[in-house]
Amino acid sequence: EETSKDSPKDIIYSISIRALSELREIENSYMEHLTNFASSLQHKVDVLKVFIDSVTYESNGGKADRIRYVSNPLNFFRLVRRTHEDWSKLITFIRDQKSVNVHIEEMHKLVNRTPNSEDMQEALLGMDRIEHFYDLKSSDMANGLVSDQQLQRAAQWYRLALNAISEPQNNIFCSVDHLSDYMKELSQDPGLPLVHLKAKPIATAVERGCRGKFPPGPQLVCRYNSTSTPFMRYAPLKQEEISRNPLIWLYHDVIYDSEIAQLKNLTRDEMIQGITDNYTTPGKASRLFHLKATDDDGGKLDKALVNRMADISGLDVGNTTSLARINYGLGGYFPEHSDYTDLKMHPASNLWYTEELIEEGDRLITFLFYMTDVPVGGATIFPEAEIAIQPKKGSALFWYNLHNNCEPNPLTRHAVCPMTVGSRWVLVKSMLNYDHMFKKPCYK
Ligand SMILES: O=C(O)CCC(=O)C(=O)O
Ligand SMILES: [Fe+2]
Repeated sequence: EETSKDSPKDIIYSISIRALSELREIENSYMEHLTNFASSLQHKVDVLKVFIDSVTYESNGGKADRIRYVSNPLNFFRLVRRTHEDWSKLITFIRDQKSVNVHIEEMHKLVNRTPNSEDMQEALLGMDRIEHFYDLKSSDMANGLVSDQQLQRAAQWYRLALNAISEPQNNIFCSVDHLSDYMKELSQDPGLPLVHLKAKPIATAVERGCRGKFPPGPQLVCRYNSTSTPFMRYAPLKQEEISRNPLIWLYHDVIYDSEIAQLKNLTRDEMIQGITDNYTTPGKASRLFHLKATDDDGGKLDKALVNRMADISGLDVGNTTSLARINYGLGGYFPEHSDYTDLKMHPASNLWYTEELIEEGDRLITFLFYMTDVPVGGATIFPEAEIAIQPKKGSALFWYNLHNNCEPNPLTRHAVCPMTVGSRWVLVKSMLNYDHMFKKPCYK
């Protein structure tokens, strides 16, 4: 994917949980100022009330009443003091807005950091994606990977989000035949099923995978690998062969909680927006997630992780330690793509990494470390190979993108299912071909 550095003004919050948590922080701050603003106003009102209560006055008092009032020496003195001193002081007090203006200004600053309309659009599309990917309206909800209850909740957010906008400005309404009926439905009890939607198109392979409808794979044995490299002999790893073609392995407990905590310790500012590129996912570029990529001079932890990948795979990982840490948002997904670029097919490609690929060979291997559990949604899907992997904290997936003869293997095309609950963090590294020319084991 391509990346771009976004300025604070055009942050898209919806595409990562990290950014959304920043938005929540902004809201907390706004609420604090609003609360203080309200209590400052309340204080003013309280002071005015005390003054008002201290003055007994008759709204319809006649001339005789007024004379009676000022004939009392105490009243006479109070009247003079009030009108001479208190009135102008009160006006000064009322006019002095410093204590409330501070809060208004702060709230103004926060308004500049709120989501723009594209972000709102992104959030709605995310909700729409959750609904159609998981086929939320159907009663025969996939039971395996997809939990009915949690997805129902997602559908309710979706309805609430749609309900919040009165005017349909969104292309997601294109699927709606009876718009006004549909809008009416939106205001009803979220427990009622929605009926005014067009007949659903036939599910794509990715959608079927995301709904847990891929056939179960062969019962492959999970075993400890203590042979592939010297490292494995003293630190055997639980490994699972997921598939032979494409060759995919899953390893368990390969990244420690302390390492994960360190890797996820990023502010939104340190992360950039990941965007689809025209090569792997043709069409309009879409925003995917927020990521932090570290390059060659990655720190100690990066080096340790890359060495671990070398130990796991038995491959020379080269000198580069470039790693990407990725955080997805709700409804966020990664459309089907390949990690290889297939330069033969796209010789004129002007992607920034083309030169590297020509020199170093295409992306041979992808390593994917899961840094969070994702119990529902958010699976990594290989639609052509009909494989779905549910992220499990500490696990790593490892696959070959190329055949032995270095030709791209289209069965490795993959996607990430829309996120429905929680925060999804992964660590990704691709390894280029030429680094491994002499070490790559023959697997055919
Ligand atoms: O997040 C995932 O499961 C896959 C990420 C991916 O496909 C990529 O970064 O190329
Ligand atoms: Fe990928």
